[in-house]
Amino acid sequence: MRQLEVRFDSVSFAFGDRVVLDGFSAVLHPGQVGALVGPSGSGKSTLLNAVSGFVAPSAGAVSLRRVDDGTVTGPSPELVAWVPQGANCLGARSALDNVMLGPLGDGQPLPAARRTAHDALDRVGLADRASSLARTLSGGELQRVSLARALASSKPIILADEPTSSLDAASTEVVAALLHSLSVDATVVVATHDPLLIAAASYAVDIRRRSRAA
Ligand SMILES: Nc1ncnc2c1ncn2[C@@H]1O[C@H](COP(=O)(O)OP(=O)(O)OP(=O)(O)O)[C@@H](O)[C@H]1O
Repeated sequence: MRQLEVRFDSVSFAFGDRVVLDGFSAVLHPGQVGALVGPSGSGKSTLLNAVSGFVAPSAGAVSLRRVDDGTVTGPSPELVAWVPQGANCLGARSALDNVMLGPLGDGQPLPAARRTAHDALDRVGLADRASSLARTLSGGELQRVSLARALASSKPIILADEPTSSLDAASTEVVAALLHSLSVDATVVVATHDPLLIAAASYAVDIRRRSRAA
């Protein structure tokens, strides 16, 4: 698996007459869980979107550097798996179906996608709930389904936006441990306010409120 280092070099983002993250620089490391930390509206989700290539900086650059050979590329949704806020599962489909969306989206044929999804559910401790409808799972279990989907999609970058916002301390610990296990093969980045998740991260990047009128 290619390991990618994510670099923000003096990035700024202009939204109308507002500039967010004015000249922000940081490096996010493969093999670790990085936490983007900052107050509401400081730009955490904007940075995740920029890593996916969904939003481009108005100044500065976002780049991905392969650790093995130093090749540098730009952001791309092809390289990223998302763990969205609130898990975002299809309630009327099984846990397995929800996880299969990851490998199917990557172009795996159905039988292979099913095997990959089973393995991922096993890894997050939900093998016995594979056929349960997502709407019957708890918030913590749904978040684990969402993590399994990211795991099953085998992307080198995993982005999680507030993955523990609705979870209790015990479920947060489970999610933090799973994020660390995912980081063995990926660059894992979480945007979070959660002190427990920040404490469990390998490192934290503090995004102070640095916006100005354009
Ligand atoms: N597409 C957009 N159009 C206009 N403004 C935007 C857009 N995306 C982000 N912003 C603005 O940029 C700022 C940063 O937003 P962002 O969602 O990145 O913050 P955040 O740190 O993730 O906040 P929260 O913790 O509340 O989720 C906000 O003021 C937001 O309104």
